[in-house]
Amino acid sequence: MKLLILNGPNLDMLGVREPDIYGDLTLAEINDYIENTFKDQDVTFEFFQSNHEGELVEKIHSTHDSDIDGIVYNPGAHTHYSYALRDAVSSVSTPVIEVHLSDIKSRDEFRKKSVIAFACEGQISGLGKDSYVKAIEIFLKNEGDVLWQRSVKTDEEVETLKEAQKIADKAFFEMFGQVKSGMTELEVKDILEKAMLANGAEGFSFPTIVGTGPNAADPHAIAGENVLDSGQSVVIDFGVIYKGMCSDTTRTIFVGRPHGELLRAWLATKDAHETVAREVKIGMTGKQCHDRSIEVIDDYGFAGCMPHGLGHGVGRDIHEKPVLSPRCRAKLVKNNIITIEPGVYIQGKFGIRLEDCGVLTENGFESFTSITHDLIVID
Ligand SMILES: O=C1C[C@@](O)(C(=O)O)C[C@@H](O)[C@@H]1O
Repeated sequence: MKLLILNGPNLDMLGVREPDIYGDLTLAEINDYIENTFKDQDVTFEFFQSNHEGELVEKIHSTHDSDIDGIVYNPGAHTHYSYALRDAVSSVSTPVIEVHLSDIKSRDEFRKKSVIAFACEGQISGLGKDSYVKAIEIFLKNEGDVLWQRSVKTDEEVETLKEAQKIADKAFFEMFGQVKSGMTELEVKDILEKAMLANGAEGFSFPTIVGTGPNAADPHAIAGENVLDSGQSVVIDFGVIYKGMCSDTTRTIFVGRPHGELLRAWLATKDAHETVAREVKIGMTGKQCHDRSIEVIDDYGFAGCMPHGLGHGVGRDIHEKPVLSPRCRAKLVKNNIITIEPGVYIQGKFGIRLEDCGVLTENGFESFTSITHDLIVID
């Protein structure tokens, strides 16, 4: 295992800097202590310190798809305000444990909050140089498996998400009864969002996506004045927030029965979805799940037509770990809540996506939604 020991601003001043709080060892001495403590174990270290936010962002990015298995990160004062570093941590699949020499919870008011903790697997604070040691031990004990505490949901969270999904399902059925060819994407979005709120949503997990025709070829399509027209697919990606948890669903509806390439793309998407939903199990990596969906889509002749990852974790945040993408080497565990959302997108023509959100149990993937996987066609 290879770990990056990453230190942020002013930690190069350890030894000199407020020794009553941070101790009298220099950073080089702490790094030696780490090396010595683990010299007989199967772990190597890279050490990096910077006083510059951008350099730290880039260092974190560089661990993505690299030989680094984890980061032990003391962000220094960035802990309390740097959303850029929090986003950097969220951007990579590398698991990160945040550490602090001092106990930040018992110090100044502004130090009590970490904006970075949210994106990390855990936080260890107040053990001096042993905060680093403890974090490394956690990595070693888990042997590279998912440490992602937040990605493992409690049974209560699973139940809440099922309730959230019921609201989303009801809203979809209500919307479906009203959608017709000739409406604009914005009109469809409006009907769906009103139905979500009427059924108990506290808000939306993300801006609802409604994309028709060529606009649907953008996985993040923004609803506009495009009109639903015969022969088109309409991608509708939506989610409710309920008791603080986010649901996430996508259905593609068709204006008139699809034919030719559009029908083939639909069959490829459905097959990719159902293959992974059937085969995914505890212990598979996010990459394996993603690759399996790509295999199926390629077999239908749509190689290169899915520009995004297969799915992601969902919970209090709409994008949580684990990420079902080529960069996720971590293994899935029981009570991960994940989305499976393959799609086929042909630029200038159409897009298709089929997404369910569900929980990973000992018996495999249990989808939360009751919305059909069959063709949904409107006139
Ligand atoms: O620079 C640091 C060091 C620190 O991260 C620690 O290790 O205790 C705590 C931070 O509040 C402070 O800004």
